[in-house]
Amino acid sequence: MARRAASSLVSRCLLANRAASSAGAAAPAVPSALRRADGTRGLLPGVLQRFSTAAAAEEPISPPVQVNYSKLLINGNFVDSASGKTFPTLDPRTGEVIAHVAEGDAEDIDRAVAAAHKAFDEGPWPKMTAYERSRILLRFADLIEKHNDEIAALETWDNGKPYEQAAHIEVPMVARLMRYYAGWADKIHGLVVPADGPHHVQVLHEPIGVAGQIIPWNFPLLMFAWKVGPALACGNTLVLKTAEQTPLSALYVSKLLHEAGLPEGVVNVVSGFGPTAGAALASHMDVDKLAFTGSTDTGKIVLELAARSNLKTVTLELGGKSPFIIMDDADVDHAVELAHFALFFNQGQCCCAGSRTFVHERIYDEFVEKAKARALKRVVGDPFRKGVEQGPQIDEEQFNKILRYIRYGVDNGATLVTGGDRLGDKGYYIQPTIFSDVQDGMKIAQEEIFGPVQSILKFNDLNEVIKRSNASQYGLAAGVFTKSLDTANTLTRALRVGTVWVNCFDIFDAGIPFGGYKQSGIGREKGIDSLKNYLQVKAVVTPIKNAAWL
Ligand SMILES: NC(=O)c1ccc[n+]([C@@H]2O[C@H](COP(=O)([O-])OP(=O)(O)OC[C@H]3O[C@@H](n4cnc5c(N)ncnc54)[C@H](O)[C@@H]3O)[C@@H](O)[C@H]2O)c1
Repeated sequence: MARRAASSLVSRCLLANRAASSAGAAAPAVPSALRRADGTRGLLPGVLQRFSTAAAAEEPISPPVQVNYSKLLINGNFVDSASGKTFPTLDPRTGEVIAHVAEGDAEDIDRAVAAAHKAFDEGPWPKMTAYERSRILLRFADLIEKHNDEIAALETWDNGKPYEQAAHIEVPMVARLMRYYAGWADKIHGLVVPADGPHHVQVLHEPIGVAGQIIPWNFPLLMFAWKVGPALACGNTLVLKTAEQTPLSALYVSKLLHEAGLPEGVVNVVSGFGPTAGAALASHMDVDKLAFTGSTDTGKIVLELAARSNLKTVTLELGGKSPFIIMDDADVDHAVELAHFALFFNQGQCCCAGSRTFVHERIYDEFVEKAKARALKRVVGDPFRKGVEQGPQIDEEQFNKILRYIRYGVDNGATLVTGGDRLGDKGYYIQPTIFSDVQDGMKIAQEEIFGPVQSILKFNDLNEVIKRSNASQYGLAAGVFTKSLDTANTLTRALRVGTVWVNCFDIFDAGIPFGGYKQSGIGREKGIDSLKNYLQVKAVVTPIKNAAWL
């Protein structure tokens, strides 16, 4: 059942989208400075009917949850930061303060790493059987399910993502991931290998020790699960640094993890900023492994910090500029819906977003028209409101960055088909935006926008689109939309990316490995591959006297 829940992410979102599309709503009058393809400026009255109203015109809905945990979690206790400092975490709907959160820095990272070390060296955790560890993860999954709605509300409040998405897709997926890793805990074992001589050779798979984990804000809980699940299944202890924009949900679920029976010191959570807490973790001499998810630029920084300190092993999940390729045999309506989902899901804040929509020239004009109609129907508004498909962007910095990219698109000569402006006058809502006639060399086709901005590019030949798709510093994911098995097979092998979704997108089952080629990262998370990130391999060689066989 959980598997169905996870694998049907796309279809559920598509259904939700369709239902929401028909809801319609009036929208605020926001003048746009940008000129669109149809020669209009700003939002026409007709357009107002279709963008949602909730963004600007209504009071924000009160979140059905309270913030109970805002301190650092070190050695099983919620504690103030050593400096006593706090920082505000903000509601993206309004920019107002949700809570003041303890701000960890290097001294707190030291305390957390010391606790994790003690738990690894002396605590009950490494002495527990794998089955006992597995049962803690299973109990944790049950508690996640029990508290599904509060956790989802906290995630929506802090991040701005639609509550329905958090409650029906992401939080259940966290429980699913925990059960997946619970299943692995007692199936991780080494090998006995034959040697050239009278030797008994064992290959042991051991936990690495203390893992340092740094996560971003776009999927705070899922990133928690992708990192904490395999580290615990393999018997490690850890220090997790959350993103400064979204510290709340990890603290909440870590409390549940202790309720499930996790010994103190095994999981430590430090809220704080990248250049202070994050850098201290990446460069810590007593951290044995670093797992990082975030931008490619920061990935390079932490890799260097790891190398310059104790050469800890590093896995990186970084940015992307994923092609979504629509061949001329595609059902255009279906392709439009899937391409829309591939880009706009989670306010466009997905590392693997299908942010270069390549459309075959034979169906290009029809596709652009229909993509515009679909974007105009997108319901943008308070993420706590039922039927809302798109909430606000995470913060002012990202909001301004996206508007800058929209400006680049216009200045570079792409055609603004729809959108192009903020929505409302408070919070960080942005109109679903589409550019057509996008050329490969444009900034909007090269760089990660991380927002609700779809770039449509025209192509006419399979080899051409392969070449253009691969002409990117990134190699995270791709979507392929075709009825031809031969075309799909050619594309899936030719594309230099870590995931290819054929006639689907954003399918994220626990067992499917995820990660990037090129500057999209190093290593894989989820699936069996993720276990290797958290295991050391030790060869033990013992002479055998009077061996019955070799
Ligand atoms: N490949 C993936 O699986 C995946 C998943 C989600 C997000 N991402 C990527 O993450 C990016 C968006 O997230 P972001 O804006 O939070 O990225 P970011 O790199 O700014 O921040 C990510 C994390 O790194 C920390 N950090 C920042 N500077 C640091 C430093 N000097 N030393 C140590 N830590 C530091 C931040 O505090 C945060 O916790 C996008 O590029 C997106 O593609 C990738």
